[in-house]
Amino acid sequence: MKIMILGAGGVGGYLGARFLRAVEPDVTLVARGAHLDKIRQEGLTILEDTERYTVHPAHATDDPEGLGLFDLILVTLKDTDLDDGLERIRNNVGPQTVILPLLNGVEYRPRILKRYPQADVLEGCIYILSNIVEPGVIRKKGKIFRLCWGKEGFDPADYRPIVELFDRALPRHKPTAEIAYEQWKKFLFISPMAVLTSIYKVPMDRIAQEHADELRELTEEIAALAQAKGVPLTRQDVEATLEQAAKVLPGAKTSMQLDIERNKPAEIEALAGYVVREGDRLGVKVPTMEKLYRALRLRTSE
Ligand SMILES: NC(=O)C1=CN([C@@H]2O[C@H](COP(=O)(O)OP(=O)(O)OC[C@H]3O[C@@H](n4cnc5c(N)ncnc54)[C@H](OP(=O)(O)O)[C@@H]3O)[C@@H](O)[C@H]2O)C=CC1
Ligand SMILES: CC(C)(CO)C(=O)C(=O)O
Repeated sequence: MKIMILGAGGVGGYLGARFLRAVEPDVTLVARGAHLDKIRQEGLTILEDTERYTVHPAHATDDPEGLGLFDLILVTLKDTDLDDGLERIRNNVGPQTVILPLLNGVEYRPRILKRYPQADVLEGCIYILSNIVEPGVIRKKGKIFRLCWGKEGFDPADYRPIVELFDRALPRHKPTAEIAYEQWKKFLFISPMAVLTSIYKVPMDRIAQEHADELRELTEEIAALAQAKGVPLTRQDVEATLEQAAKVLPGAKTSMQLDIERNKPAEIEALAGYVVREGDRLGVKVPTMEKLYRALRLRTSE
C-alpha cells in the first residue's frame, strides 16, 4: 500500500513511524523546514516510553506533486494549514485514494470532498499526546492512544488492507460507522480543554481542578450543539468526559495551548469559532464559548 502522511508532525510523524516499523516500506512523509531537513538527513526519531527508534521513509518531501497516486493519505496537518496542504496533493489523489483526516475538530469530510470529489474521504479522530520536541524528533507521552475512523454506512470489510495495516502497526484502533458520534465525543473533550488551557495557561489536570464550572458549561454547550445537529451525545457522555478530564496525565498540555505558547497559528476557529458560528446558525445558546472565543481572539492578536 502506498501511504502518504500529509503533515508528519506530532501525530502524523508518530503514525508514519509505526507504519514503517510494521514493515510497510512505502510511506511518504510530507513535512517542511528544519524538521523535514532532519528527517531527510538522519531519519525520523521517536521517543516512546523508554524506547528510542529511528525510521527512514521511502520519501520525505514538502512537495509530493511528482510522486504519483496514493492508496491512503492520512491528513495530520493543523486546521490552519489544511487548505494549503490539500492543494499540494492535487496530483496524488485518484478514484482509489482513501483520505483519512485526523485533525481535531469536526466536519472535515465535506471540506475535503469538495476539493477531491473523486476520492474516498473518511472521517477520523485520535487521542494521543505526541509532539515534535526538536527537528526530526517526536516524543509520544504516556499510554494514551485511540484512533477511530470510518464514515456513515461504512463496512470495515471493504477496507481490509487498511484494517490489517492498523491492526499490525497501531496499539489500538476502531473502524466504525458511528464516526460522527466518536468525533463529537472527542470534540466534547478537546474543544473545552483546548480553550481553557489556552486561556488560563495551565495544564489539563489543573483545568479540571480549578476551572471545573467553566469546563462543565462548555462541555454542556457542545453536547447541546451536537444534539441540535443530530449527533446523539448524551448526559452520560458529558459526565464521562468530565471524569476523563479529571484523570488526564498530570502536567499534560493541549496541542492548541502549545501552539499559542510557541507563537504558532492556533486552531481557534476549528475548536472554538466553529461552536459559536454553528450555535448561532442553529439557535443553540453557547454563551461561555462566545465569551472565551472572544478572549482568545483578542489574546492571540495582541
Ligand atoms: N499533538 C497532539 O498530541 C495531538 C494533536 N491532534 C490534532 O492533530 C492535528 C495535527 O497536530 P500535530 O501533529 O500536533 O501538528 P504538528 O504541527 O506537530 O504537525 C503538523 C506538521 O505538518 C507540517 N506542515 C504544515 N503545513 C505543511 C505544508 N503545507 N507542507 C508540508 N508540511 C506542512 C508542520 O510544519 P510546521 O511545524 O512548519 O508548521 C508540522 O511539521 C491537529 O489538528 C491537532 O489538533 C490531535 C490529538 C493529539
Ligand atoms: C488533549 C489531547 C492530547 C488528546 O488527544 C489532544 O487532542 C490535543 O492536545 O490536541
